[in-house]
Amino acid sequence: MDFKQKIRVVQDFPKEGIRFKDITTLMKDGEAYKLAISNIADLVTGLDVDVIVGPEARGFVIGAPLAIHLGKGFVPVRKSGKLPGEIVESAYDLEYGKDTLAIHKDAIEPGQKVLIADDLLATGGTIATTIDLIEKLGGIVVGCVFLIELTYLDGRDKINGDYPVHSLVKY
Ligand SMILES: O=P(O)(O)OC[C@H]1O[C@H](OP(=O)(O)OP(=O)(O)O)[C@H](O)[C@@H]1O
Ligand SMILES: Nc1ncnc2[nH]cnc12
Repeated sequence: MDFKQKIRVVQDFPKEGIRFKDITTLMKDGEAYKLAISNIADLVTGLDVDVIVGPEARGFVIGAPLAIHLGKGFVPVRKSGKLPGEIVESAYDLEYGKDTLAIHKDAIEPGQKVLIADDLLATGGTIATTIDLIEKLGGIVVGCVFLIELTYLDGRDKINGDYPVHSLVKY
């Protein structure tokens, strides 16, 4: 399937100069959504994973179905002020702004092998912060997987580990 045909590109959203990759047009098509999750799962075949972590909000719509597909648990990384338990948090920059991400302190056991899933890799701020939070808890990142990668923003350069980084659709 040509997933690019299913992803709507919106010029100048949410700011001038940004070409926003809107995945709602892919997700509303059940066949395309299911195939995207299955193809993302194929990208991480053979990886030894205990748990999937996904950052709010679009990381949930990729990470949670991927976790079910792989028979693994799912841990949310959320924006500031959303998680009710004890947290660790970290501020970061992204393509069109700034934000703070948090994770429950008891969400990951030291030594657990973590696969991070998100809809999109742009500047890499979100993924770098998510990696930082997981590592603060003693988790071991074993891979990162994205539906979309904006290769021209070089987000991969912010990922320093020697684990695999995969994306299904590249712009
Ligand atoms: O590589 P980066 O430059 O960090 O950008 C990528 C992130 O930006 C988007 O999330 P956003 O923060 O817009 O939040 P949302 O998922 O709640 O829409 C997207 O879902 C990624 O998580
Ligand atoms: N260009 C873009 N489209 C959709 N989500 C994004 N997150 C960061 N940059 C983005």
